Parts: sequence; structure tokens; C-alpha cells
Amino acid sequence: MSKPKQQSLFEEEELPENPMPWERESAQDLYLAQIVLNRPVDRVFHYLVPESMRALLRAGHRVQVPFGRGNQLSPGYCVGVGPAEENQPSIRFKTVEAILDSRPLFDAKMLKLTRWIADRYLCSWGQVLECVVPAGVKNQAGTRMVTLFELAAPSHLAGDDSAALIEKLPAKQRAVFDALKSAEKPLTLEELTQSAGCGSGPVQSLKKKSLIRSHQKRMQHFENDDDVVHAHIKKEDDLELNPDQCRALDQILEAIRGQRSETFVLHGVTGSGKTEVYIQAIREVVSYGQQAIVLVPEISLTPQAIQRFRSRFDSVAVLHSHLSDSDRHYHWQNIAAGKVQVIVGARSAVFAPAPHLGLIIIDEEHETSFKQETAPRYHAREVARKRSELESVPLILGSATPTLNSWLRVIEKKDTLISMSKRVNDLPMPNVNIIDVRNDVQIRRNDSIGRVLFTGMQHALGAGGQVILFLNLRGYSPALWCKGCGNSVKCPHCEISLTWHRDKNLAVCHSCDFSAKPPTHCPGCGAPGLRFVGTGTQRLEEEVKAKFPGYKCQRMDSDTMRGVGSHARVLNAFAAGEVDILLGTQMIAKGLDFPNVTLVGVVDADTMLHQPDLFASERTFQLIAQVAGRTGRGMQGGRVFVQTASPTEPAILKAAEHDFLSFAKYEMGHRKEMLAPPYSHYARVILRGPQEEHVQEFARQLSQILSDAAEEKKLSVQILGPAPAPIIRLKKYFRYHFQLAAVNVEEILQLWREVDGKLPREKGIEYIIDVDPVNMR
Ligand SMILES: Nc1ncnc2c1ncn2[C@@H]1O[C@H](COP(=O)(O)OP(=O)(O)OP(=O)(O)O)[C@@H](O)[C@H]1O
Ligand SMILES: [Zn+2]
Repeated sequence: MSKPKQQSLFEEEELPENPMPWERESAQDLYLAQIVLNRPVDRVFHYLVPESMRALLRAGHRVQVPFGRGNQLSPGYCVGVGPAEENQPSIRFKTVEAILDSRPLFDAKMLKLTRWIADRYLCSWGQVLECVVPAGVKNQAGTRMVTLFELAAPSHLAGDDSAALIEKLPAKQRAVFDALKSAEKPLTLEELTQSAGCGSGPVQSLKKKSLIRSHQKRMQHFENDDDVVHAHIKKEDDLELNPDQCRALDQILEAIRGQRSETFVLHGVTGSGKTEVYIQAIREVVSYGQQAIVLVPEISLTPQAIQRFRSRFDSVAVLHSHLSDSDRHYHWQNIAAGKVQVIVGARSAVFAPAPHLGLIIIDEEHETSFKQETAPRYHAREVARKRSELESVPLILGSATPTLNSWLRVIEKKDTLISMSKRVNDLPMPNVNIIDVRNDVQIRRNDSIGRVLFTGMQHALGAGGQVILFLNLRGYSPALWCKGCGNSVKCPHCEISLTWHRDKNLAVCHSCDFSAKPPTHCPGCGAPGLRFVGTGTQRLEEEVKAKFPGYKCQRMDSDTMRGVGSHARVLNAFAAGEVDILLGTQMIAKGLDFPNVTLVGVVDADTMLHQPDLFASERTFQLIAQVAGRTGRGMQGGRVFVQTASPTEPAILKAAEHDFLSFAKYEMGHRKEMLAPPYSHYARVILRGPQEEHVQEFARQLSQILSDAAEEKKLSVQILGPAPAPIIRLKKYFRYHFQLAAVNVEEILQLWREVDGKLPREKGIEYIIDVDPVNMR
């Protein structure tokens, strides 16, 4: 959480002292830079540009400026530069100290985009710019300063004195001189001494004689050139599209050719071949020498998926979270230089500095990971929308389960729907069986695999097929339960039940990572004999191994997938048929395309359903429909078994029927009735502090101020709450929240700006605002 804004601290940058007459230069003579800083206050500061920088400094440059009372040097971003405006108040300005990069990091469009983000997500421009530039670019990782040598200026060498000196050069110096003469570019000391076959002495002597000169330059020295490593990847031809894909592509091509910023919601059922449509649309923009950005959830950045792009295009940059600073810097430079055709990456790749962007694609657009949970709390989908508008390029939002947000825009005809309702090669959608576990004898005996699912797995495995089991809880048991008082053991810092991890015999908090040996007695009532209840992936793995001893089973969750590349290893083993049963958390629910998977089991469909969350139903539908889609992708067909204690729940029923349209209709009806998103916007204000009563009282105060301001300014913003947050205690802090709700998001933004900077502060209590939150916990 960021600190509340402290307006007063930032007022003194432009010193409003009485200027001396000679300082009262006429406005036109002043050359000023507009600078923003990475602070929570959204303000632009003016700095004087010294004469020596006037020709160099441009908007988009990173600079160093003196800031605050102590004039501490701080990095900042130049967002504008030029002669002072006529009405610029006459005050004494501080001076820009240094320009930090040789070239600006942002062009005009990126400045506009980031300004928009600051407005839309209620943070400062400086915070947004700071987040857009990777750390590796800021610290110029993987580069070093080198000294380059070249001959002195021709006019100097042509002089009589020089000619005489050259005439009399000793052999080694002569060799150095000749080496530079025949070189086409300046040389490093190493290159030069090698080429002349001497040490550094003769070079220094020549320099003393002013026959050669040197200068310093920053150069890249990347050891790990990702693209060189992958250059040998076998190139493959594009597939021949089926009629559905052709229709989809044609619509997209029309927008590309017309340079329209149209947004397409590509609703294609699982296995309908959306990726091939993306690839061929990208083919078109690449043929114009333009670049495409493809956003995918981090977890989809698997070698399998990346291979699909690398085998089709010459230069693909993959931006995943395991990149080193210097790799990231290397990619940024290459992208900015226009050398990369396709940029594939998670959320932040939406900011890739492609100079001639032609297309943006968001795959699996329903994924919540496209929203950033720290400031700036932007949603990559909305940023992509804005960028597509600024660059006049189309945006494709692809999913088998579009968000209701996108769906409403389709209904309102703001976005264009493209439907692909059939799987490729006329494959049928898998048959989904909903299994009511309430009367299952196995489940009653505390097993997790019920009778029907067990039989289904036996058949599938017996016929040589592979199985995916999905369970969204990691660990062994999600609760330690006390018979004495009926409570479960909570994390000492969070209001969250501890999960037992049997492999390490630890009770772990999945929110703050607290862990300890499980207590033998209930910390609440002191009774002995705590019970481990419920099933997580570890326990499921044990059960599978016991029930299917002849088959190889692999667990995939964030506990087993800690190492770099572990994800890839498991998926490769699964693809190669070395693993029969893959079980895991939502990691295995997405994008996987394995034709030999003939059965998918959803072990407990209800885990998402009972969350106190507006989006619980939508998320349940998405997860089940997505995980169900992992089967039946080959000729052997496929089946899905969904175990649930709520077999009549619409989200589950509709997912079983692969019926997005009717789920959307049902759920949108509810949302409309409640005037909930997507029919309105929420902004969530979350407060936290060490003492519950204080947080509660302060939440009440803030919400009252906002409510009064809304009334005074006649803004139709409703305040819902305050109330304790669903996780009332997290990492030792008590948490309260309330929502600002309005049909028009502008009214929320206006209201916040109205009160921002005037809100009271309370010692020890922090608060943030999250516009269009996806996480309500
Ligand atoms: N025109 C085509 N002819 C033959 N095979 C195709 C064609 N288009 C796609 N495929 C294949 O169909 C499979 C499924 O395609 P893809 O993974 O793109 O589906 P998808 O729509 O992204 O599914 P999901 O939403 O489940 O990830 C892939 O193995 C792909 O190679
Ligand atoms: Zn905790």
C-alpha cells in the first residue's frame, strides 16, 4: 500500500520567493522542462534547462533534478520542454542537473498513454512512467562504458607538423596508425591492439602526439542472447485456415488495412484455433514492417506456446518474469530499434516500445492477471484499448470465456464480435458429466476421487489416454480443525486458516507465507488432537498414487514449480507421454493443447463458488469451461467429470454445456439488477492499520467526506460500505474497505480528485484506491 498523499511536502519546488530584478527574466527567455517524479502526488514541476542542455533535452528523457528542501538529486521524467508560456508565473526555478539516457525512453504517444493511465487509475504520472520502464533499462544492465579510438580529424592530420610526425613513427605506432586508417569504425583498445599486434603503449604514445583521439561510449555486452540461442528453431508454414478462421481473419485484416483502432472480441470455444488466427493477422502487419504485441497470462509463456510463435516469425521477443535485468534491457533496445516483429509477454508487455505498432492481441482476456495489484493499478486490457486508439491499430481480445465487461461492449456495439463456435477439424466439444458428490460413498469416506470419477479414470488410462485432475487448493489439508471449539487454526498475522503441508510438516499461511510446525493443541481452547480436514493437491496426489499405482502421476502447483524451467520440464514430459496423470491448481487449466488427454476431472468445483466475491460465479464458469476444454483435442475424443455439491448452480451447469451465451445472459441479468459491474464501475478504497477500531473509524470518516463531496458536487457516486474487508486481518494489519460506485467512471474519478489532497491523515493508517478492482478480498 502506498502512503496517503502529502501535498504540503511538494509545494516548494518552485520557489515563490521575491525574485531579484535580474532574476525576473522575461517569460520568453526562459527555457523550461516539465518534470514528473515517482511520487504519489500527481504534479508537474518546472525546471530551468541550462544552455548546454537545450539542444539535447526532449520530452521522454529521464533526468536528474534537485528535489525537496535538501535539494536531493532525484530521478525524474521530462514530459515537456520549451520556452516558458506567456502566463508562466515569474518565480525562481531550480535547474535540471543531468540527462540520464542518450535517447528519450518515451515517444509522444507513450507519454499520452501514460498520462491517461494516471488519470484513469488515480495515480501520478511519474508512478506510471516509473513502472513502464524496466529496472534493467534504468540501470542500463548489461552495458558498460568503453573507450573507442579513431584517427584525429583529417584537417589536423593534413597539417605539416602532423605529416612530419607520421613520417617518423616507430614501427609499432605506425601499425596502430595504419590499423585505424583501414578500420571502418572506431575501435576499442582490445580490437586495436589485436589488429596492430602490439600492447597499449604505442596507442598512448600516438594519443600524446595528437595523431589519434578517443571518446567514451556505452556499449552492450550481452552474454545471453536469447534470439541467437533460438535462431536455429525450425521454421514452419502457416496452417490452412478453416472457414470459421478465414472469416475471423478477414474481418481483422480489414481493420488492419483500414488502420482502424477497432476492438474485436474473438469468442472462440476451446480448441477452435484462435492462435492460428492471431498468427496470420500478425503475418499481415509484419509484411508492412510493423510490429505486433501479444499479451498472454504469465503462466501461458510455456515453451510449447512460445515455440508456436518462434517457428513462424524471424524475430520474437519473449518477455517473461524470469528474464534477467540485462536480457530485459537487451529486448527493450531491440524492440525500440524496430528489430523485433512479435513481442509476446505478460501484462507489462503492453508498454513494449514498438516504434511502428500494427496490432495488439490479448489472449485469454478473461485472466485476472492482466490487472496490476500495486500502483499504478492498471488493467492491461483497458491500457491496450487506449493504446490501440492512440496508434490507430486494431485490438483483438481472444477467449473461450470472455469477461462480461467485454461482452457488454459487444452488446452495446462498441466492440465487434467474432465467433468461432466449432473446434478445428470438426472435433466435438467434450462431454461433461456433473457428479453430485453429496451421496458418493467414496467421498463420504473422505476420499477426493469419487466412484464415478475413479471408474472414468480407469477407463481412460486403460485405453492409453492421459488424465488431467484439477483442484484449486495447494498443500495437503486446507484446514486444521479443533473438535473442542469447532474452529480452525488461523495464521497469527492474518484472518486465514492455516494449510497443512505434509511434506515439510508445516502449517502455512497462503497469504503471508507464515509457517510453523502444526500445534498439537488448539491455540484457541487448548483442547488436544487437531484434525487435518479437506484436501489439497498434496493429499490428492497421495490418493491418486494409491489408487493408480501402475501410472505415473505428476503434481503441478506453485510448491512443485518453484524452480526456473520446472513448468516446462513437466509439460514436456506430459507431452512426451512420460506422465499419465497431471494434477494441479489453475496452472493446468489454461491454454494446454495435448491431444491425448481423454479425461479431465474437476475434483471440487465449489472452491471458487462460495467466495464472498461479486465475480465468484463468473470465475467459476471460466475455470470450469477452460479446464474442461483441455480434453477432446484429439481423435480419441474426451470426457469431463465435474464433482460438486451444488449440481444445480448455473455457473457450473452452463460451463458443463459449454454455453457461454446463456451463462452471460443469466449472469448479466443479475448484475444489471444490482447495477453492478459491468453496468457500473467500482473503485475500492482499502484502509489498513494496526488497530481495528481506528481503521474502522477512519474508514467511516473518509467515506463520509466522499459522500458529502458527491452530494455537494452533484456527482452520482454511491458509497457502499465501509465494512471489514473479507480478509479482515492481513500481515498483522486490520483492513476495512468501501466502494465508490457509479455508472460513469468519470464521476468517480472527478469525485476522488475533488477530495484528493484534502483528505485527513491518521497516524499509522494507510489507504489506497483501486479503480475497477478484480480482487475484492
Ligand atoms: N486450420 C487448422 N487446421 C488444423 N489444425 C489447426 C488449425 N488451426 C489450429 N489448429 C490446431 O488446433 C489446435 C488448437 O488450436 P489453439 O490452441 O489455437 O486453440 P485455441 O482456440 O487457442 O484454444 P484454447 O482457448 O483452448 O487455448 C492446435 O493444435 C492447432 O495447431
Ligand atoms: Zn498470514
